[in-house]
Amino acid sequence: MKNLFKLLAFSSRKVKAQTAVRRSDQRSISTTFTSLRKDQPEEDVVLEMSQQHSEIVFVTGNKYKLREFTQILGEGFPYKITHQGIDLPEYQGEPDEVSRLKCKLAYEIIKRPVIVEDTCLCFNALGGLPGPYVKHFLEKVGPDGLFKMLHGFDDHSAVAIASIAYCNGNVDKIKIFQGMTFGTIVNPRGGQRLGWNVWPFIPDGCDKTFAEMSPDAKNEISHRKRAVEVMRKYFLESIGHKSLSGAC
Ligand SMILES: O=c1nc[nH]c2c1ncn2[C@H]1C[C@H](O)[C@@H](COP(=O)(O)OP(=O)(O)OP(=O)(O)O)O1
Ligand SMILES: [Mg+2]
Repeated sequence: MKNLFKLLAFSSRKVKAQTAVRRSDQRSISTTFTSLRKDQPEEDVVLEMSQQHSEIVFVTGNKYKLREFTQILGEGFPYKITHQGIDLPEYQGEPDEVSRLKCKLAYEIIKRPVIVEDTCLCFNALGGLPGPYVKHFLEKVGPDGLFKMLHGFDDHSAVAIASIAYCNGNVDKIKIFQGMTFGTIVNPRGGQRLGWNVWPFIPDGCDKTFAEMSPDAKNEISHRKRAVEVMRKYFLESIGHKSLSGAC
């Protein structure tokens, strides 16, 4: 109950902020470093890692999430991304805190640089719920039940949040990269692609749910795309700085 109050407190803060903006197959993606920027700020965390490691392990128990993440990342990311399929606990808390807790545990298990991602679907009429608990809600009531939860509310607006967390060894310095996509909760449509993309959610400016879009179209506008781009910028800028340091 205490945690629920904590969530609700978070949710109302989040909604206020939003009105202002709104397992176990091992896989690896070989990537090639393509761009260096020499005018970027120092990022100690990445520098430490890049001197010791060339690999980051993406920890997720969801193969669809892994596939989408790797499609978005594409070529040109400066580190090799490998995968460990571990079903991390579904923690309670604010989106970034949930992601941070997942990342801390993933690092304690893997003991190498790790990335995790936690995904939320927040209904504004419900003060941000189901938020990080969307997985449980989907399992219990399905996409149709999610839609019906808004029966009686005029406001069907929602925001999808992807929170990527990265740890290179210091669990007190976990980096968070967040991406949001605003949209509307609708009657479910577009089928259910093997349990993925079942959210009854249409992004703003679109007339299709994620289920009705091609993977490429979704990856242009999704919360995950936006979070990955924040993450990519961080690593490229950090390596750009390393390149400059190394040249001197
Ligand atoms: O882009 C998406 N489009 C539609 N549905 C999505 C998306 N991204 C996550 N989802 C679903 C999967 C899970 O039911 C819940 C998030 O829960 P979340 O804990 O982040 O994922 P998960 O437990 O499946 O995998 P993980 O091992 O990485 O925690 O929303
Ligand atoms: Mg999960």
